[in-house]
Amino acid sequence: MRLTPPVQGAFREVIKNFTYAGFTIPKGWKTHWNVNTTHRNTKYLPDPEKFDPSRFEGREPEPFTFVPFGEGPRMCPGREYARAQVLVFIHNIVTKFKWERVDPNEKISYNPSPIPAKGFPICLQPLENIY
Ligand code: HEM
Repeated sequence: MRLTPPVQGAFREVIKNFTYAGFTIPKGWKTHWNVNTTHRNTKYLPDPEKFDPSRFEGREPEPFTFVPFGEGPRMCPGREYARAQVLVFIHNIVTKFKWERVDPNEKISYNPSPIPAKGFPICLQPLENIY
């Protein structure tokens, strides 16, 4: 969700003039906020390319720094449903199966959402049959 977010961002219409990084952004313009670049902000996420789930242990990310579901009033209304589905899926696959990636070096392609280039083939063996 941080390093390969399924949704790349969204657009917002500017409702009043503002200045950002020395640029004046006029009212009426469309702006794009981007999940990927937000998730690689070294100010809040040191060593951003490193997969390190423990970076969030015992502390919440700063507001608006971890935004796979957006943030604010238009935040994804399906987020808790999506999180529950992912949790149930991961729980079952790691507790009931031994699993291995067929190609550990499989690349991600973007079109525009990220998707494993070969469809993420895996070998599954039910744990009850091998132990
Ligand atoms: C991993 C799964 C999902 C991800 C990463 C995701 C991500 C996002 C993101 C980034 C936005 C834009 C938020 C913004 O503009 O601030 C969004 C909006 C939205 N999502 Fe999701 N979403 C997911 C699953 C779902 C599901 C399961 C549903 C419905 C059951 C859903 C329904 C919506 C709707 C209706 C919006 C538009 C909200 C609005 O504009 O007010 N999403 N989602």
